[in-house]
Amino acid sequence: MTASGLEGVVATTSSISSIIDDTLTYVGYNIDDLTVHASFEEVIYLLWHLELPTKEQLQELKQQLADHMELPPEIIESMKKYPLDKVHPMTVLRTAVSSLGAFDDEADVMNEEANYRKAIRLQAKMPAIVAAFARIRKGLEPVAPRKDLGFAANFMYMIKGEEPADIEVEAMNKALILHADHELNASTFTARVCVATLSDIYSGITAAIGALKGPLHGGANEQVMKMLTEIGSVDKVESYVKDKLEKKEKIMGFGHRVYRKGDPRAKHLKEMSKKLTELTGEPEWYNISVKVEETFTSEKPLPPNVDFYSASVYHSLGFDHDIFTPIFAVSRTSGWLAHIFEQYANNRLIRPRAEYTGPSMRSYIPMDERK
Ligand SMILES: CC(=O)SCCNC(=O)CCNC(=O)[C@H](O)C(C)(C)COP(=O)(O)OP(=O)(O)OC[C@H]1O[C@@H](n2cnc3c(N)ncnc32)[C@H](O)[C@@H]1OP(=O)(O)O
Ligand SMILES: O=C([O-])CC(=O)C(=O)O
Repeated sequence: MTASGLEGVVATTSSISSIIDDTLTYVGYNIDDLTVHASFEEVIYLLWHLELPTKEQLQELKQQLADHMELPPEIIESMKKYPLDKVHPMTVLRTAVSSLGAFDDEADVMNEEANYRKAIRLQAKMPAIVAAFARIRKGLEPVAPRKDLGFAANFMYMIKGEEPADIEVEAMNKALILHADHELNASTFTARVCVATLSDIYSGITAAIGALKGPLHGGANEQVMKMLTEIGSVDKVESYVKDKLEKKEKIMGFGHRVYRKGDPRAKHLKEMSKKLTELTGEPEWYNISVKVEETFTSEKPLPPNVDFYSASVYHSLGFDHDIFTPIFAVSRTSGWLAHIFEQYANNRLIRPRAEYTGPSMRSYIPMDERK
């Protein structure tokens, strides 16, 4: 018996994150606690070392990340050559990460220490890539990272060129934590399949970015904002949603392969969306979202997932809509890398079987006898 979309198939063991009874934990810590108390750097440490850091360990990681954010100039120059008005930032991110491997002397050195050093460099450079391209396509020069800022603040600083307000840093930090890892989601599985051939870290993360890009996965957050923009006002929600459902189209940001009662990350993002949209004087984005949720869930019992309220959160933080998914990728890199370490540590090639449904054995037909 095949499982459509591998639904319900347990494909590996993992000690990184768990989804049990609709509760999400990172290495045993409930994300509800981590979101309130931790920094994103603490979560990176937790995912990579399977323990929370001491003060000194956290300081060391922060320092290492700050030291490696700068991009090779060749990567920046190559970004300037893309068709800037057309190319999607996820395409740029995927290509830039692959190119980074070409500038890393240790790219193909396969031992634990070298892999950890590469992980630091890659995690540090991800926000710099997203930020550099966000500026380059507007005709602006990339902004160099600042060593005195934490990860979330530096990311926003490099995008906007000005230091973000505390409340923005707090929101960004929470969003990065909430997106950091999620058991064996499609992009993480992709990363693990890739490195299980004993391919390198850059290949694994490049493959994962490709999988995250799709609108059924990380790409949904950009689609949610497109939908909210198309709807435009609360009074148009009901007819929009009902029309989509009549046409059997999906409403982005709802449904999930694993969660049944609801995605535990959504409530945090919903709360942040309310707060931030009020602060920016654009409460309509929250109000439209809530109305979409009410209308959709009264038709179908599918609660919002992580992508639904993150859209209005990122919009309120002033990000272009097509960098929502790259922001997700910056966060999820921490989880991808944790899973890559776990895969290398106990590796076996991932190679399932397919049940063949094509024609049975046939005789070869010479070219001039074919119709
Ligand atoms: C970070 C993340 O990746 S979170 C997920 C982000 N993706 C989205 O938000 C896209 C919208 N959601 C979806 O497409 C799906 O719910 C997925 C991809 C997340 C999960 O997919 P699956 O587990 O394969 O469920 P599947 O797509 O088979 O849907 C099951 C049923 O629910 C319906 N359904 C699921 N999600 C939605 C939705 N968002 N809108 C309308 N109907 C939906 C399907 O049409 C299907 O109905 P049917 O049985 O009558 O044909
Ligand atoms: O787990 C999944 O299938 C998708 C998801 O929510 C995530 O990757 O965060």
